[in-house]
Amino acid sequence: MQSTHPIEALKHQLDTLCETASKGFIRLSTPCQVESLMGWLNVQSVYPRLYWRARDAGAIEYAALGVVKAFDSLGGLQADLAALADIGGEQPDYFGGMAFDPVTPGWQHFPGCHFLLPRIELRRHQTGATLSLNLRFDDRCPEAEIAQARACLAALEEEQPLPCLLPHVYQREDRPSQKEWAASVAQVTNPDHLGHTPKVVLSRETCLTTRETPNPWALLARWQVGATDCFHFGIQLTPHEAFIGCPPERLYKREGRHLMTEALAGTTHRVRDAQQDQALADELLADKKNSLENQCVYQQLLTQLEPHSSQVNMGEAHIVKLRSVQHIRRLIHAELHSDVTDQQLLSVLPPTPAVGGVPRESALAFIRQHERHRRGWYAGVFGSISHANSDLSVAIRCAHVGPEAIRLYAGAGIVAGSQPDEEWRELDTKIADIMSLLGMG
Ligand SMILES: C=C(O[C@H]1C=CC=C(C(=O)O)[C@@H]1O)C(=O)O
Ligand SMILES: [Mg+2]
Repeated sequence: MQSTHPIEALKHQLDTLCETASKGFIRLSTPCQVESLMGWLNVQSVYPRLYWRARDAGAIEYAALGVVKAFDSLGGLQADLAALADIGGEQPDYFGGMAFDPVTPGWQHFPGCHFLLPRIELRRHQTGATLSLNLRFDDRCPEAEIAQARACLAALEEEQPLPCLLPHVYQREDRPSQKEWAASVAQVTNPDHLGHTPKVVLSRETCLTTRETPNPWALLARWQVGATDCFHFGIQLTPHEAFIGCPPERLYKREGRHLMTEALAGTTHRVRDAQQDQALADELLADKKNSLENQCVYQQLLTQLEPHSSQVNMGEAHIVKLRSVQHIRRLIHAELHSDVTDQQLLSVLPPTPAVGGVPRESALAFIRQHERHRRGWYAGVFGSISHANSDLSVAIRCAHVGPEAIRLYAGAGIVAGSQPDEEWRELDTKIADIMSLLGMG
């Protein structure tokens, strides 16, 4: 016997729901079969289209479509979380992100802050996949809400294989150029500057121009295969541009009142030979300049968490090995005070000195004054927020895919002892994975 088609199953649930139209948030769900969540996303005509998978082994994979409600401010999001929690019952997940500098976000079509409660969610967990339809009855006309949900279901397309990544010819332009970079590094490492601003994370935009850019979902699907121990995200707010990435860094994860964060900073490359690779890792851990980069991050995190939490604990420095780079990491755990919200955490923690600097304001002032490219959502925040749990990445190792250009972003923490050429090479190792996927490795 053939089981009911998932879309039919959801339509049927929606029909029966009409009679008993409920209050608050409702999630209708049905099991389904899916090969590739990105293959499914790529054929849909509904926007926004969003993909999210957290870093932990066995993390749920999410593909989300359309909007039940969207928020361009953390205050609005927090108020909505609180309103639904007061009503009770099942609580939704909100997905989205924030720019590096939310006051001047810098990219057209990307607000300073944007989180959304999607209309449709496709999730894959360890035991299978679920298709869900989200509805709200607390702040809107039930008939209109049901009609919109029905229209969105009717627009759903069947999954199709992702297109192949075809080779393209790209023209590369780095902003800043290596010469301009060296001048900025010299300014930041000038003893007078270091005296008041010990760390500034400078960044580079690598613009790859071509006649037609590759499909962003096909690119992300390939990228994520080599990016184990990383978060994976993609968002298309509008049809002709996408922001995708595989960041290794967690801003924070909150499970109830328990908070996990980390200092990930300090970098070296990787080599094939296991012994030499280990020697590089040992050198990295012992290196003064790289340790200082990491220290700036954890000291600021500890200071910022102090007024909001108790039992703040930090683990030992250790090495995280990724495909092309290795980093120093320290994990931090804390118990949040009972009234601390995601809104507060997101107002206090980013940008961490892994992407900004110390002290924050003077590092940001240097970046605003000297960087000519716009960071937009690079080095911002991307992830999921719900009443019970939140998990947010620092949006590095990412690409903006437009119709005629891919823009890759990389930054490096500049501290005492930073050498311009070494830091420039560090930028190249940080974009090595995506460059090799584009045939530019
Ligand atoms: C800012 C980036 O990396 C940060 C995270 C890890 C290591 C870093 C470093 O060693 O400089 C950076 O602080 C980036 O990849 O764009
Ligand atoms: Mg570094």
